[in-house]
Amino acid sequence: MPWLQLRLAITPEQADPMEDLLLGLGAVSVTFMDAEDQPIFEPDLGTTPLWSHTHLLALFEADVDQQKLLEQLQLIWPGTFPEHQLEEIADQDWERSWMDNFKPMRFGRRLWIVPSWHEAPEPDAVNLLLDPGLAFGTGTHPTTALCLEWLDGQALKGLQVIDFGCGSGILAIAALLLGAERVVGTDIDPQALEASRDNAQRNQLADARFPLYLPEAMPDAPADLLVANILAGPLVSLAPQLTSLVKPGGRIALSGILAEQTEDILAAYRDSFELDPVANKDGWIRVSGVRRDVAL
Ligand SMILES: C[S@@+](CC[C@H](N)C(=O)[O-])C[C@H]1O[C@@H](n2cnc3c(N)ncnc32)[C@H](O)[C@@H]1O
Repeated sequence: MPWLQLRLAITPEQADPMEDLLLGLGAVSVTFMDAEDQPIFEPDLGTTPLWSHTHLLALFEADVDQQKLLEQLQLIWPGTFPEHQLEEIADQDWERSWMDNFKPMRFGRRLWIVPSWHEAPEPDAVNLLLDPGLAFGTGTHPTTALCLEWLDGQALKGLQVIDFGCGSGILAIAALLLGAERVVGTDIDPQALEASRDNAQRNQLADARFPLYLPEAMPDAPADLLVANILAGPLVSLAPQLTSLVKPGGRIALSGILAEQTEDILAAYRDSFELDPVANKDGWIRVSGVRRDVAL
């Protein structure tokens, strides 16, 4: 049987009310995806963080009155109705099809990201069990991949780490499983902190090894290593704070940066860090380096 699929780009805060609304109007399933590397709409890359949106897929039986459905949604939804697409699709097991697209992935030499509903392909590898929920960070986005590959190449044993913009907790948990002693995680999104906590438990990590804070409540103690996968704009404006959160001789990795924004980031960090060559993946970059003892 064919189905009618409604795709919406929503903010994380809209997820729960929108899900209730769609189920109330007869959707047979509602699923969420990261707003990953293939946005369905064309966001303004200069200003719109891709990960401030979640993709929602709602499935209706094909004989639903499309016109009426949209009218009802637009009538009930408070404010401007999110951008959307309606398309007819062939039959398949939709819940599973979404999950099947998120497969175990290896980063660097040792690290696997394993969706929590999958078997670990290499039981002896470092296996990070993950269910991103509504938070950003599955490993499929090039910026997350760049950070995971960098972490895999670091000697992390016994280190104190900060994950600034932790999302699903993927980078922090990777650092812990690769040997870091403790990671302080922070995110402006309370749902990300929740997802990070859930994923830490999924990987049997004690809360004390991964304390989580909203940015305003975060301790200002510097760490041996800091990762921040947020946008170029915040990375530039937060440069003094992020620099002060890295001990002299400590390491930093920054991503969430489009290739054309490279120079802005280098300019903001090169006085305080001895920078490595920039790494590039699919138009996104990673900047990393070691904090100088004294700024130039
Ligand atoms: C691209 S996601 C990265 C998630 C995860 N660390 C990863 O690498 O996949 C960016 C995260 O940073 C958070 N964020 C954005 N701006 C922030 C800020 N100024 N302070 C703290 N977190 C921020 C967002 O809420 C989001 O969860």
